Amino acid sequence: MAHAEIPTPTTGEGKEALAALLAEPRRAVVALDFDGTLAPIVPDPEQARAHPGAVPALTRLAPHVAAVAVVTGRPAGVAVRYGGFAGVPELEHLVVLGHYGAERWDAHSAQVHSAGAHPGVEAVRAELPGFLDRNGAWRGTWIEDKGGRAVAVHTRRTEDPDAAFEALRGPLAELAAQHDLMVEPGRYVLELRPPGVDKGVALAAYLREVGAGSVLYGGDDLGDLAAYAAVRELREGGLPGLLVASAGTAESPHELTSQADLVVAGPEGVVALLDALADAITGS
Ligand SMILES: O=P(O)(O)OC[C@H]1O[C@H](O[C@H]2O[C@H](CO)[C@@H](O)[C@H](O)[C@H]2O)[C@H](O)[C@@H](O)[C@@H]1O
Repeated sequence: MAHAEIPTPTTGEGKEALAALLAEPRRAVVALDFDGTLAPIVPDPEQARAHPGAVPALTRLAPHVAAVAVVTGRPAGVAVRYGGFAGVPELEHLVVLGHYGAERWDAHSAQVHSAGAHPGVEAVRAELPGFLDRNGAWRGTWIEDKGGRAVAVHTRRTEDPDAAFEALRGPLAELAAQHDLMVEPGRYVLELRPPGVDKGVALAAYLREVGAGSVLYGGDDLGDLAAYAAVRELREGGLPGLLVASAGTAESPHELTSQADLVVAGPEGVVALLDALADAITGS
């Protein structure tokens, strides 16, 4: 059977990083966002599931690289469930860094370690329904209860998701500030969460922990920019890093795609890339 071709990165740094990954895969870390990268975007966040090819592709790749990690805004346990990541023999070293790094799930222990609930989040959860009514939230605006570490307000299912999103940006920023929280904007979602950790901090710490010799990071949204920045900084220090954007729709943020070394067509493209890497590494 013919090998799938690995798409060529468009930047020099990306080409170097891909070469480094392929030259020494056992030193490479593959880190991927969940929603929009491993899982197709769907209207109802509770219905999001990993692309059917995601776990098979990761299981092909994982035994040949230093580590595979999922870095997500989701609570770690939710990403594990929606991803189907638990109890997969070849993924026994998988790590899921959830809540933008405030939580961690390790496949070998199947335990989640969390920074614990934040009082500001608890207060906002209670206040939010009335707050949205008073601030003219569009019909269809939906609150995602993410436990004690974040609460998310989604506008995708309103009649005009962009207008509904913009109308809530300012009011939610004020509400967040009153409770010592920050607003993390995403694809038709505004999340209120504690500051102090982001995907960049989480990824950099994990790469140090495993002694990465190179990294591939794939993401699709604004929350991934911190991880991109961390990889760029590590590149300056000599660690080869390949920045992949899962994109291809009008809502893919330009801030992200313009910084990527390689843009692929959504989760389908991410899975094809992982499969092509596995083919190249294993020679299969
Ligand atoms: O860091 P991620 O893994 O990308 O998670 C970010 C947020 O993703 C989810 O929302 C997004 O996906 C939904 C399902 O496809 C979609 O309906 C929504 O419009 C997107 O913003 C999730 O609901 C959030 O909790 C995550 O933090």
